[in-house]
Amino acid sequence: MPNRAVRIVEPPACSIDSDADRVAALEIIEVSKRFGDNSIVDNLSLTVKQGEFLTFLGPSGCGKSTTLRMIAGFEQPDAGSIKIGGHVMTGVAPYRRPVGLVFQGLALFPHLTVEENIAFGLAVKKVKRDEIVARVREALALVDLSELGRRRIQQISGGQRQRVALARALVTGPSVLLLDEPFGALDFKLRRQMQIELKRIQHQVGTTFVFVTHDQEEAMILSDRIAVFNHGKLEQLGSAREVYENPKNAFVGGFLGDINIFVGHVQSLEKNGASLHLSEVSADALIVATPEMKIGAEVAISIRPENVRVGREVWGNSCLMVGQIVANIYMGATVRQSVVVDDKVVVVDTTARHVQQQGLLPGTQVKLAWDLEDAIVFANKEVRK
Ligand SMILES: Nc1ncnc2c1ncn2[C@@H]1O[C@H](COP(=O)(O)OP(=O)(O)OP(=O)(O)O)[C@@H](O)[C@H]1O
Repeated sequence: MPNRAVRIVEPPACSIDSDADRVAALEIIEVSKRFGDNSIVDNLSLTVKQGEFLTFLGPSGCGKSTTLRMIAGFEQPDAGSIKIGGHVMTGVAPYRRPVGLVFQGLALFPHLTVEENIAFGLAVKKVKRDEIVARVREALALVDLSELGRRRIQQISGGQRQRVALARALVTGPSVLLLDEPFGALDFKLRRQMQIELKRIQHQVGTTFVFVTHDQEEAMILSDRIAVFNHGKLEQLGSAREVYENPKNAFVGGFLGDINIFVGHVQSLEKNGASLHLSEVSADALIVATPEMKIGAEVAISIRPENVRVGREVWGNSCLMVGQIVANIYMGATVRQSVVVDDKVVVVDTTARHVQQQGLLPGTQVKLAWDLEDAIVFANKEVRK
């Protein structure tokens, strides 16, 4: 019986909350990295569970790839350690680490066939010929390329090359697959297709995937959890829903979608709520009070554009303000509206039907409102980050 490198498991494989006793697939423990005077990764700690799809998300230059390269062993941490499957990787050469790699450049051998590319790592490891044939066949089926094994790399499309790179990385049976912006060069439609394919393949093999991207939508589509990075620090770690609905600060809120931020002062505190005066827009807003909130304190709140109601008359249990529509951008089902309130531009996403029914064209005086539970409260110092 050959040692099956491409493990097939029943989907959904990722019962990540029920396996708390299992050894973590990957642990990054207080890792720091500098290049010259620049701190690139700053005291980073995180744990990736077995079978999890975790994404590093953040703007260009925030240290995502450097972290991935440290996991792969191409860079060494200045401080801290990395464990894979419970084993400390310090001093372990890249080729001895139980990881697979897929990069944007793919680095396929153009003069070899699809099969030969996939078989390459197994041949280097001196796996027996029969077993190589069986494992390559299995890997080709996994990525849906069974018919194209004999083609050369130049004779297949960009999306098919992505599949070959995936098959090649998975065929050796890595504990963790590291993917650094693999779809960066693909057009939008193919990118979407590959994202769906990648999710299917990950469910099927059950391997732990660590994926790097700066595209928030891609992160939300693919990930069990997202690690949001900024300036080499982990800002927040959670499911797409957690980080979108409860961002820890304005950076995270603004990186995953758009937000409107209003700064105000607490004018009264009641049992369950606080009243804020938002001087920029001459309006008051009710918010959920936190225990440390004091009268007079400066607080910032953030509201997603889709949570602001707009109309000639609107209702909301938290805030009401008056403004003028200055621009409408048609996005298909929704219209992104810019509404000026005093000197501030508030961004609102409205259904195209509502805009049409109410005649909410640029120049129209409107009211804006939202509900208490839609206002995310930040300590103000975090807004100015
Ligand atoms: N070998 C190196 N020597 C010096 N500086 C480096 C080196 N590698 C990366 N850097 C710098 O470290 C910072 C973080 O780079 P990194 O590639 O980790 O960022 P990233 O978050 O992956 O960004 P991107 O999405 O653009 O790839 C950048 O400012 C980069 O220029």
